[in-house]
Amino acid sequence: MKSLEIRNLQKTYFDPYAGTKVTAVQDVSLDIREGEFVSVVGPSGCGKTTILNMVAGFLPATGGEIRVGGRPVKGPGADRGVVFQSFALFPWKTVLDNVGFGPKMRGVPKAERDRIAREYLALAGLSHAADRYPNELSGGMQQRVGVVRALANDPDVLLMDEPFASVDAQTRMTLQEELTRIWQEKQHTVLFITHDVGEAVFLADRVVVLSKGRVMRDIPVTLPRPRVWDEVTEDEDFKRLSAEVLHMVRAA
Ligand SMILES: Nc1ncnc2c1ncn2[C@@H]1O[C@H](COP(=O)(O)OP(=O)(O)OP(=O)(O)O)[C@@H](O)[C@H]1O
Repeated sequence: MKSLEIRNLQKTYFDPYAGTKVTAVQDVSLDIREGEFVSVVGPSGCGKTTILNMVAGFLPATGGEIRVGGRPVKGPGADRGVVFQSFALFPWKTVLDNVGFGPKMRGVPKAERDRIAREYLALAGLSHAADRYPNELSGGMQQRVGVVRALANDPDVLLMDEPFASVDAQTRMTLQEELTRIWQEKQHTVLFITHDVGEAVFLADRVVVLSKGRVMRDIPVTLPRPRVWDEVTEDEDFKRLSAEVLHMVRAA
């Protein structure tokens, strides 16, 4: 796994409707250590998705620098895996082949990529769905397959933009628990974007609060791991931290 360094990142868009410039990211610096899980929260429009898209290499920065494992990001790359809220699984491919797609693109032979795909499906409790097609799965299962597909590429850095926002509350909790379990096993470096303060605190080693394109606070989360919701909801530190972060986001 590799570290992620973001230095004085800036992004200005041109708004063609208003005919003016919009500064989405003013000046963001953020270091994520190898194997660290960092959540980014902030009110709508504070620049979260813009930052993630620049780190993914989908969008050029107006200023500043992004480095993965010390190397400057110049565009998309296999060292970074991305999971969005809505993403398309290939409807004509089975779950196994969806998950094995990244390894296939890297030239991994069929038997080996099937082995990799089955290992990750097992980690997410999806072994039974390997031969099904996406339209035969529930929304929550499709979301899980999307996460597993990103993990199967074995990226150094995992970038997640509200990946669980569109599933029901119970499924979301299960997915959050699964993600922390898989992350503990694989130790990816993770940048996770969310609106949901409880989710941010539950998952992360640090929660970064953004306000108007700047880092407002960077808060360590020292809750013990593994984390499961039944225990975490009762935890006084979790309640205190969540309340504190919520207060900051509302004031941001
Ligand atoms: N392609 C674009 N062209 C012009 N302005 C944009 C573009 N994309 C985003 N913006 C503006 O940049 C700012 C930051 O947007 P961004 O999507 O990064 O915020 P966000 O924190 O992810 O918001 P949300 O939580 O609502 O998804 C907003 O003011 C938005 O309107």
